[in-house]
Amino acid sequence: MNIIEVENLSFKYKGAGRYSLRDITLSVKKGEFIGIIGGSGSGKSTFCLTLNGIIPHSIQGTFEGNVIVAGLNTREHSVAELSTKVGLVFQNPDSQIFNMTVLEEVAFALENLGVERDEMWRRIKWALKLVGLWDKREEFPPNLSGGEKQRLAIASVLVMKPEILVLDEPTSQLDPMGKESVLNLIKLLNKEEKITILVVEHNTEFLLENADRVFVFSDGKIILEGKPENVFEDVETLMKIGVRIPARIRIGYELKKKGLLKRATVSAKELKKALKLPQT
Ligand SMILES: Nc1ncnc2c1ncn2[C@@H]1O[C@H](COP(=O)(O)OP(=O)(O)OP(=O)(O)O)[C@@H](O)[C@H]1O
Repeated sequence: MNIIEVENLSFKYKGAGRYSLRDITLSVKKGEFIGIIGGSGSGKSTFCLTLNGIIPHSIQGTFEGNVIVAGLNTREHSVAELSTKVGLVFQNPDSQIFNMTVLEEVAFALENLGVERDEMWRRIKWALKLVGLWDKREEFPPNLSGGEKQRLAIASVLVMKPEILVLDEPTSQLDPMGKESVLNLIKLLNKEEKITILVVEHNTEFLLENADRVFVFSDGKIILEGKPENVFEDVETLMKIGVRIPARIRIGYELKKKGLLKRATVSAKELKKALKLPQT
């Protein structure tokens, strides 16, 4: 079953000279893990904003085509309603945190939703335990580490019980440990909680290992799409648009150019064989 259907989507910000999204058509199956990559200014963030209706409801411009999430056409439903289906997480957790304690922060998201008290508690406990912050529930959010703040921002959208989570560069402002904790959480949410994930992420190694499919944006269009091992095989196109090539693929690509490998995207084992390194 397709949980996201995008049909001929184009968008131009009000006053902008050119379209930021140009004729995008795609679908995502329930439970899929999608990685989104592309050069700077290629439309990745704009695309994310169309998935819970911020575009076209809160940001003005010329909107063409249709975005249908969990059966709802975003044109016909409010951002509040769509937020119970699609949770959106941005790169800077500080911009999403306003309350005095971790617990209040997560509860805040539910306050206007009319969820009954027992259910509210169940959801808060579930979300905070899942992101590993239950023991820090009385903390003042600004005192948390970067990774903890981002996990709190994720918990604040999880309490809405979204079927889809869209994360726009969620690790770009975190230190290595914070990055790892957030990436591990994203994997867990997909594998254990069966949440459909779309993540804009520069860590292409992570996407190569974990994504079911990758969408590559360039100049408002999707120019490549498919399984990571097929998308990353097109090293030259990706380099041209400024995408970081995973280290293993960079080596594979050099060996392929020398005729030592048929594909750049081979396993670490095949790579060692081609380099005549011992298999450990
Ligand atoms: N509010 C806005 N008003 C006008 N143009 C905008 C606005 N936001 C983004 N754009 C333009 O839309 C295009 C796509 O931007 P977008 O932020 O979606 O790209 P991106 O791939 O997410 O880039 P980055 O990786 O640098 O965040 C760019 O040309 C950008 O200048």
